[in-house]
This record gives sequence, C-alpha cells and structure tokens, in this order.
Amino acid sequence: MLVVDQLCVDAGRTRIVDEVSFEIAAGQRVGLLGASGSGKSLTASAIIGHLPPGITSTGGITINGHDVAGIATPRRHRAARPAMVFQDSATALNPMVTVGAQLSAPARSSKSDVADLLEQVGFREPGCILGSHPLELSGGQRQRVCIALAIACRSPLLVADEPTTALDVVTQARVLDALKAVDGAMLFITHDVAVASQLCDRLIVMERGRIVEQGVTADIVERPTAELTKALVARAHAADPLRALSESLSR
Ligand SMILES: Nc1ncnc2c1ncn2[C@@H]1O[C@H](COP(=O)(O)OP(=O)(O)OP(=O)(O)O)[C@@H](O)[C@H]1O
Repeated sequence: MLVVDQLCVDAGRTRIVDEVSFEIAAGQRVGLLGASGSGKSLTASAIIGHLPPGITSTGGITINGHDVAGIATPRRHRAARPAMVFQDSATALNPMVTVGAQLSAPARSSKSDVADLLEQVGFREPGCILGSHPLELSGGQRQRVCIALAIACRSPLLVADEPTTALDVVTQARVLDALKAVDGAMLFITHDVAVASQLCDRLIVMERGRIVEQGVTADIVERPTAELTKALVARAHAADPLRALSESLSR
C-alpha cells in the first residue's frame, strides 16, 4: 500500500536521505530504526508531505496507488492520507475541542462507539476522558487519543515517530498495546530494537541517510548483518540481560 522509491531528501546541497526504497503491504507494521540524525524523521515527513521549510525531496511515494510525493496530507485523496503520532502529540489534537467530540467527528460515531474506541486504546474508564480537553491529559494519554483517532478515521497508514520515547515503561507498554489495536499499515520510527520487535513484522535500519539492512523482524534480530544493526541489537540485549541469557542458552 505504501511504496517509497529512490527517495532523496536534501537541505540545500546537503543530501540527508539518500535513495531510500521500501514498501509496506496493507496491514503490515514496519519499524524504521537508526541512530539519531540518520534521516528517519525526514523520511516520515516526506511520506506525509510535510517537509520543513528549505528541505526538498525527489523520488516516488505512492499510497494505495496514489502518487503523493510532495503533496501535503490534507490535499490528498482520502485513501492516501496517513495518520500521525509523534513523540509529543499535543499539537496533533485541537486543544479547544473535547476528546469525545474529536473522536466522534470523523465517523459521526455515537458516544458509546467513541467509548469503545477509547477502551480499544487502553482507557479503562473512557467516560472520564470523553469530556476532557487534550491539554488536560498526560503525554501518553494524548498519544493514545491520537491512535484512537487514526482508528476512527480508518487511516490506511499510521506513521508513528518515536511515540514511546519520552514515556516511562508502564505508559510505554500502554501506548504499544494501543498501537497493536490498529489494523492498518504502520511505519513505526524508533531507535529501540526491543520496542520495534514487540510491534513490527519487518524492520528497516538506516544509517547516515541510507538503508543498511531490511527484512523480517526475527531474522534481523537473530542474525543482524550490518554493524549498526549489531550494535542496536546488542544495546537492546544489554538493557534486557535475562532475555539475552535465555537466548544464548537456547542456541
Ligand atoms: N530543517 C532542517 N534543516 C536542515 N537540516 C535538518 C533539518 N531537519 C533535520 N535536519 C538534519 O537532517 C538529519 C536527519 O534528521 P532526522 O530528524 O530525519 O533524523 P532522525 O534519524 O529522525 O533523528 P532522531 O532519532 O534524533 O529524531 C540530521 O542531521 C538533522 O540535523
């Protein structure tokens, strides 16, 4: 459903993303990994058609067969409009409108439909959230509301840029569970292999603007080939020594 073909992103004469190509099938969750500054966010920005001023892109981007390269999300055909969740989703929601009203608008859903939606993304007492304004919620709660909005809009693709990075482990787990409730395709950006492997079917690893490795999650985690991927996997194991030990014992 998403095809990125030879995408290049430039800041003036400096090439930041260099001939990046990958595909995401309908319903597939793909993790985009890499060190800080490797070009993950600008790749995502090109996909949603929202590059910062002074940054340009070339190459092909199609969503559900629609050529969307250089076209901002609101100007696209409905079937080619991705939803987004960022590290801080405060700006993605209208601060003046209650959560209930924002979630009921896209599908003209009833109050009970919206409550079901909030339960899907892990709110145990949705009634308490419905009347809240976004700025009355925590960062993790706002992220889950954004995920609920993506589900309500039936977005064909969710682009999630480090949605769990700034969160404590408990909130991180809640946001990951909410992301698992999304049926559509997903591009999940992170520098954490452990988080990506809980969620994603495939992984893509970027280094200095280029893809250095991509494949099925289990293959990448068990047999990384690129030096950067090896380092990212080693870092994940170091953060979870019990898992590393059980894997080495089972080999
Ligand atoms: N508006 C901009 N103008 C010029 N250079 C930029 C701009 N935005 C990003 N860059 C540069 O492009 C490179 C890639 O940035 P990008 O944000 O895509 O990296 P990233 O992999 O998402 O990093 P992080 O994990 O830290 O978010 C970085 O070197 C960054 O400094």
